[in-house]
Amino acid sequence: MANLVKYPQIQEKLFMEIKGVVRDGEENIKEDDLQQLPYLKAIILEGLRRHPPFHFVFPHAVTEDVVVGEYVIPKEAAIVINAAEMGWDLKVWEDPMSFNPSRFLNKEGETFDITGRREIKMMPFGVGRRICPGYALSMLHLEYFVANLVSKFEWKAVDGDDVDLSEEQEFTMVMKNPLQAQLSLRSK
Ligand code: HEM
Repeated sequence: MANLVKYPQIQEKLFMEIKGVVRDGEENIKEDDLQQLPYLKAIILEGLRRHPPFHFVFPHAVTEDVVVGEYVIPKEAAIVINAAEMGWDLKVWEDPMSFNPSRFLNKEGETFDITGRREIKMMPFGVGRRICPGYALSMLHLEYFVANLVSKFEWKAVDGDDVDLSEEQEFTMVMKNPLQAQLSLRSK
């Protein structure tokens, strides 16, 4: 939501997408409607890439020595993967520190595979056998809440506030300076 306040043009583009899908008189955006909102999904993915709630996945270990490229992973050593840095890798992502949801819209309409089964370019939920079992539920809730919050309210920065996206480590990463926004009800 902070990025949607910071970049009103992204919020407006999302609102237009929602308006094109939600039928007149429909009170809430429904789960079925979400399938028709690719820009919404792109915004959620870009949020998870740029600001993953967990910078590190849980420690993992191998049961026997394994060679990965030029590295030996010794048996039973605790390996902690910095998943956040993976999503900011200059070799993989263009201008990785900017918030640009359009990077997730591809011309073929293919959706990005968050589970990493095709390729691993970021891993906010981990990947493989120990992937977060709540990933699908989380994606659904994120899409559902953001869609409804933007469809009902216009979110604006408080006058003169540039929206500081600095992070701070608590149980998950959180905003160092919590978001302050002015909400106005959108006319029906
Ligand atoms: C945006 C929300 C969430 C994010 C970013 C997230 C992220 C993660 C990550 C990075 C891991 C570690 C994966 C690994 O070590 O390879 C994990 C594990 C786990 N998550 Fe989530 N999670 C989220 C929501 C949830 C929800 C809603 C649930 C439960 C309904 C959940 C349940 C779990 C459990 C049980 C594990 C441990 C899985 C295992 O070790 O086999 N998570 N999550």
